[in-house]
Amino acid sequence: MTTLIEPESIHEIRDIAQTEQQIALFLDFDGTLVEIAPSPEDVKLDRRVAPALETLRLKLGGALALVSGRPIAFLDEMLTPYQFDIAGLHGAQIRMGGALRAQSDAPDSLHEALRELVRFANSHVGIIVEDKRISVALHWRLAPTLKDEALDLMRRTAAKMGPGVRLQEGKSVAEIVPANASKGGAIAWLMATPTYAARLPVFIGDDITDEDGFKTVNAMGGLSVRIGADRESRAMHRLASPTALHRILLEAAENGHLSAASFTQG
Ligand SMILES: O=P(O)(O)OC[C@H]1O[C@H](O[C@H]2O[C@H](CO)[C@@H](O)[C@H](O)[C@H]2O)[C@H](O)[C@@H](O)[C@@H]1O
Repeated sequence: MTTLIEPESIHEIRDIAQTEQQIALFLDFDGTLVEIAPSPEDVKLDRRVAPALETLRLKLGGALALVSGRPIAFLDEMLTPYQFDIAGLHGAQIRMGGALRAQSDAPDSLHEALRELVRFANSHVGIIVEDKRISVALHWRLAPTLKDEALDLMRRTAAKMGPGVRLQEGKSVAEIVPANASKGGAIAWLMATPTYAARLPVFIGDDITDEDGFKTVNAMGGLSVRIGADRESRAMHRLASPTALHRILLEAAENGHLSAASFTQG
């Protein structure tokens, strides 16, 4: 397993890893719990992971949430029969303790934008439009040479939609999301609730959208962990792959012990 630690963060990580404070665990989904796949519907979750997460959720007094760009309904399907706390659509939806606590409205001009994006996809092989009802993603993983054209279209579309939305770039994807939604905001919201408060936040993610979550947990004195070492990141620590993370989660579920140190050793 490759483990890279930025030199300036070593002390901080050592301090965090030695604390006995109970953690609140926040997990991204794509690229973190599952490997990146050619298209959004191709992802496969190792069947051991959902039961392990349920064991850990109970161990953490409920303080475990998924923080993802996916809709809650999709993640429920992937993790069935378990229902976790979830901040979906990059923070535009939050479900906690089995109840929907926050959900942004779909931007007014989303339908029109969607029509334009579908038109583009229909005339460009390999482009995928993912309609998430409150947000929309345009994927070019299967047509990498169309990246500039697709990104330009998304920039122009988002600009036309106005200040109610923002553009979220990711791995071979750009998404139009409600302007007030962010992963950092969702983590901060959850950390203000009794289940999560007073715990040390640990957030694990892999993509540009997760940088906002890393910033939030760093500011709270928590631990940020990035899956992959392919670019600069605010994350304090790195794990090589979803498989490396699975190993930690499965072992922790087995032995009943999970702390910040679990993610920084090995
Ligand atoms: O916040 P996440 O849970 O990481 O979700 C971010 C986006 O992930 C998905 O797209 C990415 O994964 C796909 C499947 O591996 C891949 O084909 C695509 O290229 C990636 O960008 C998902 O489709 C989006 O809705 C999420 O927002």
